[in-house]
Amino acid sequence: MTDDTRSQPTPDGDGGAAPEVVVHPGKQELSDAIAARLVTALIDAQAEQDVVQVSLTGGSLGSDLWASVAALPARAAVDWARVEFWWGDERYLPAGDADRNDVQNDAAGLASLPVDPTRIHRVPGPDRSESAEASATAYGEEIRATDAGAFGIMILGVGPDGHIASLFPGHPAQQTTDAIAVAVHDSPKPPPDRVSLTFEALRRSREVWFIVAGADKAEAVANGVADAGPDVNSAAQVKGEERTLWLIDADAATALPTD
Ligand SMILES: O=C1O[C@H](COP(=O)(O)O)[C@@H](O)[C@H](O)[C@H]1O
Repeated sequence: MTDDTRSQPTPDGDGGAAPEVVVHPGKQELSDAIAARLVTALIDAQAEQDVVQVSLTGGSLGSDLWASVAALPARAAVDWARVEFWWGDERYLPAGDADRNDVQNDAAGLASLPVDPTRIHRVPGPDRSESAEASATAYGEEIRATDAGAFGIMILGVGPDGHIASLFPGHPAQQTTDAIAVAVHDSPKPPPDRVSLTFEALRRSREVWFIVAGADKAEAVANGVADAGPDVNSAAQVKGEERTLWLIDADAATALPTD
């Protein structure tokens, strides 16, 4: 499954695990590899704990991976009723809107899995909340009420501009502290209104998996792995407590140092 492992985990001085980079030849191979890794991680985790907390991402690869999972025979070995699903961010749009991350994940294959509907935690849209602020508060309370401790696996797409979830480099929402989720307005990428987990919440993850494909994201990957500042790259601000994985395709790896 691993075609090219460019770094090994080492303790990171800033807290969190140092990045490991795994490169796959193309986007389809990457999607299939992420799916296989996820299914294996869930099977392993379920052998030791009751419910596994997984946070999902939007973006094309974030949805493609569910098509890969749905096509994987080993998916049957996962007890999907014991997986709790969250989203790292959501576009502030009504339930069912085709531009919502959860709708795109569902359409790609998530909805085909025998998941317990009460364990799918969708971010309220304008049909279920008065404002993005109210939605962020409600979503944060839902996370706190579940009292699940850290996320087991936090899956994050990365934009060409280095954003993760809906935290954009240099955007004031990046600076939110003492909160689990934040309302984001004036997002540089449409739609303008969103709800995102904060850096603090994203960091409370045992494993963080950045999933990235495409040459247009090569610089964002290089900056993320190289610990660039928050005005340049949001991904660099988040590491997993035990593991930080960059799962990328060859095009996204082109700006990384060759050593
Ligand atoms: O808007 C968003 O974009 C990012 C990345 O999307 P991509 O299509 O460039 O892969 C995604 O991770 C985030 O969840 C989403 O809301």
